[in-house]
Amino acid sequence: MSVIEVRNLRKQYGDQVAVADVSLSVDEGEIFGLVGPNGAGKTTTVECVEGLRTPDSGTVRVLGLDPRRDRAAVRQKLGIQLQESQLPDQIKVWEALDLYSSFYPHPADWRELMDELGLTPKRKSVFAKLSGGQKQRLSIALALVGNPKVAILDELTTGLDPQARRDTWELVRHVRDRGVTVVLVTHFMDEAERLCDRLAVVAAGRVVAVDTPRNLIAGARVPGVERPTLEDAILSLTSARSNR
Ligand SMILES: Nc1ncnc2c1ncn2[C@@H]1O[C@H](COP(=O)(O)OP(=O)(O)OP(=O)(O)O)[C@@H](O)[C@H]1O
Repeated sequence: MSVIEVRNLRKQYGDQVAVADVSLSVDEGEIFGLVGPNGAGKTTTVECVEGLRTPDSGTVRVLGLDPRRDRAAVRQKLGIQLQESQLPDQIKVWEALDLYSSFYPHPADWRELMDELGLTPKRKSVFAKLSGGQKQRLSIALALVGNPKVAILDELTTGLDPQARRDTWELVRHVRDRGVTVVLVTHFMDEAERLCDRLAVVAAGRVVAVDTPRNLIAGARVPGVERPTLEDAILSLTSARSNR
């Protein structure tokens, strides 16, 4: 069953076409990655799925609901990784988790999440005093605290140290194993390859390929490269189409 359906999505900012024509469907219980160059339209696509932006045309459905029209219902079922500037400087880690969990009818145990993300020693620290990686981990915890059916994680492990990245992958796998569908936007090829069941390769506002990392690598034809990596495969799919 597909949990997210995007059909012929188009979104422009003034003259800038951010998303030209994106169609994709995300199955229940998978970890689905969006990859592609800067400016390809990945974040705009997920913002339309989250209901934060109104498409110019096309349709978006999340669990059969329209994220703009059925905003309240979608919000209960969707966990979104926030950009850091959306939290007040003086809020403490535990207060943010406690507050966000109060927005949902069946929240996760925020103390457990705080622990899983290694934030317990920082529970009384204010947001402004957290390191970049700690802020990032808090944003992941806040995306998961409502016990969502679908979690959308934009730049999941940006700014995390190698151990924290691996711990975060493990956490995302656990979340998926609990039945949550995960969509993530990433520039890290190791993350895309090890964590994602399927990838949509986006370039210049269009999906140029959707497949498992393994099949993308197997299908890559790169002149002069005998054993292409996922990065080679994606670069060869996107090189002529950058939006930057
Ligand atoms: N609020 C905005 N106003 C105007 N243009 C925007 C806005 N947001 C994004 N864009 C433009 O739309 C295009 C797609 O941007 P988007 O952020 O969706 O790409 P992305 O694939 O997420 O890129 P990145 O990998 O760099 O995060 C870019 O050319 C960007 O400059």
